[in-house]
Amino acid sequence: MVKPGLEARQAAAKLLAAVVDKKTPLDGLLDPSGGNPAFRNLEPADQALVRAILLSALRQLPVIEAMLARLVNRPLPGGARALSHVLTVGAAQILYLDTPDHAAVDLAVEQASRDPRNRRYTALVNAVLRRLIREKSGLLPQMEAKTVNAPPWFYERLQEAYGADADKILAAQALAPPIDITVKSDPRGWAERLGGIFLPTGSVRLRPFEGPITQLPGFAEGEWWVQDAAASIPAQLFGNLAGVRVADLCAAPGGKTAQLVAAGARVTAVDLSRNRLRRLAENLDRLKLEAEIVQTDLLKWRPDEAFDAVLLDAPCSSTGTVRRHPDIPWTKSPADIDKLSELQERMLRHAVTLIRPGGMVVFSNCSLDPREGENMVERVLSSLPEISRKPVETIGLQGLEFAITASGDVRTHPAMLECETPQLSGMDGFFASVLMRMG
Ligand SMILES: C[S@@+](CC[C@H](N)C(=O)[O-])C[C@H]1O[C@@H](n2cnc3c(N)ncnc32)[C@H](O)[C@@H]1O
Repeated sequence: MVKPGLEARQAAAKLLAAVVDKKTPLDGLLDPSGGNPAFRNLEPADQALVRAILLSALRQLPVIEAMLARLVNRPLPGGARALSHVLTVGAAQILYLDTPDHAAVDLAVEQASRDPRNRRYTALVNAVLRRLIREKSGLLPQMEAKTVNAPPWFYERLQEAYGADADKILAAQALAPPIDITVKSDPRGWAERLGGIFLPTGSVRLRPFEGPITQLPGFAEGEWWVQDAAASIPAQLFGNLAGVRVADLCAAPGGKTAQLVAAGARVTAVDLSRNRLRRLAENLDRLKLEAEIVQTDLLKWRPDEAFDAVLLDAPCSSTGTVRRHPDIPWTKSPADIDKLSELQERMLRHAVTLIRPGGMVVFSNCSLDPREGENMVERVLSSLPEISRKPVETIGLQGLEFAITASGDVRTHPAMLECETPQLSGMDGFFASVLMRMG
């Protein structure tokens, strides 16, 4: 007979190993249909628990590891990764979740005793986690204060780009983000109706709510969609879109397509991924918005007629979304960033060929790394005399001037946009630049 809750802990340790040791993205592992069978085969309540354990463990991994290192009398034997994951899963519950302490310890001990790699360490697991329970209140603040809560490459890149703000960004990333929605119209009215906060991007920030988001007023009627406040900025940079022909080049799942259509543009939504385009079509359907949909590799796409405007929300390292995807610092690397930056440059060089003279391209992505944003755009601009930057003067409503850079691009990061509490503050890291073809 398997102890209730054991399979969830086993799945959590297994998936943690896949993320940290094999650099497998968490989203794929947790996919309801194509995800890892250890997760897929669990009951919904256990799946929710595994997700919560993994999000906490990955958000706080260096802090948890520092705590455990302090409590283990001798360093763990080299190569004892399986043991380390069992301890991390136990510690994440004891430190950050409301699992009863004794259940977290009992299940970690049981888990160790059933795994031939860990069987001989059951006494150690028991002793370390019990010590953690006794000492956590004194030790946690100490360790939080002196641990850099990210892998070294990630912190170095943040320091290089953001200086002293690097630490604020790490602190913001350790919190689960609030949910923002973009509404078709009347954001102030919807903020009131949903008890949310009206943001300067024109988005509504939801306060914590019970039950599924699909049950909130306005969802079924297609009045709004989930979109981080920062992600709503790029599509707003075109200005008046009534009747304008726009190609949305990396469109799926369609958050920005919906904004463009709702603003009155005639949109062609292009994406390489058939599955993601299916989601885009479903999303537009629910929102009662229409766009032409083209499934192709944008690098090979040569439409007959030039567009008035192009949005290129390019694939990127997504390092601006670590609040939601805390696996990213553990699964991505500087080499990935270099590769993505090259791809983005090729995409941008192609995108600017698709607009008419006087037309506009907005390039954006959710990376925090200037190699995928500021630096790449400078490189393209310096080699294409017919393309120039149109400096951004205002974003959305008043109150977002802090996000406009000296060169006139948009740069946001998770330590920006302070609201009532740290839990209700922050926004994704985004970069956006507006370029024009000379008329
Ligand atoms: C950051 S996501 C876009 C998010 C979308 N703009 C939104 O707001 O919902 C990047 C998209 O680029 C697409 N993509 C990647 N390479 C592509 C290519 N060569 N041609 C077209 N689309 C591509 C991916 O399938 C993915 O959907």
